[in-house]
Amino acid sequence: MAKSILVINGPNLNLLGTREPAIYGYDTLDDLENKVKTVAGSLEVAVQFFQSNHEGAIIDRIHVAQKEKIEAIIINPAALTHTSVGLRDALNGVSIPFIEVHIANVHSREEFRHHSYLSDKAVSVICGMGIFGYEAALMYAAQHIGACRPEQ
Ligand SMILES: O=C(O)[C@@H]1C=C(O)[C@@H](O)[C@H](O)C1
Repeated sequence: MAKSILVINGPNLNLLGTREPAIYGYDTLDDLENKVKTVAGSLEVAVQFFQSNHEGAIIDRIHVAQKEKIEAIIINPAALTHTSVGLRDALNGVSIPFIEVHIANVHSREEFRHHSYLSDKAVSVICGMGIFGYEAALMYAAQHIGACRPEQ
């Protein structure tokens, strides 16, 4: 059975494509998910998606992931990156490795976006690569959980 990876997108990422496209691009959330699905197919991993504008819903989804035997999480916490101890505690509370992804380079933006409550616990942090960051994260996550051999 294919190893399963969960992709979580946080608040306002449902607006991708129209929300500040100069920063976040013109691809929609559907476009992003379709690109990730294509990569997943080549890696023989099963990928699930979840997007919510609500911190508690994301926390609940992480709890359920543990029961579902999800083997890795790729998360763009969006604004919750910079605010949420609860999200940090949820990720620390399950034994699922996670990769933190940001579409924009948060370190070149407002000061308040330079801090993440999650990064020190992440396997990897990818930012500033646009939606390619999700594809890179999926490839790395698949390797990390042994779903594919490390690139030669
Ligand atoms: O670049 C991103 O994907 C992140 C997305 C958001 O919505 C912001 O609140 C973060 O600060 C950055």
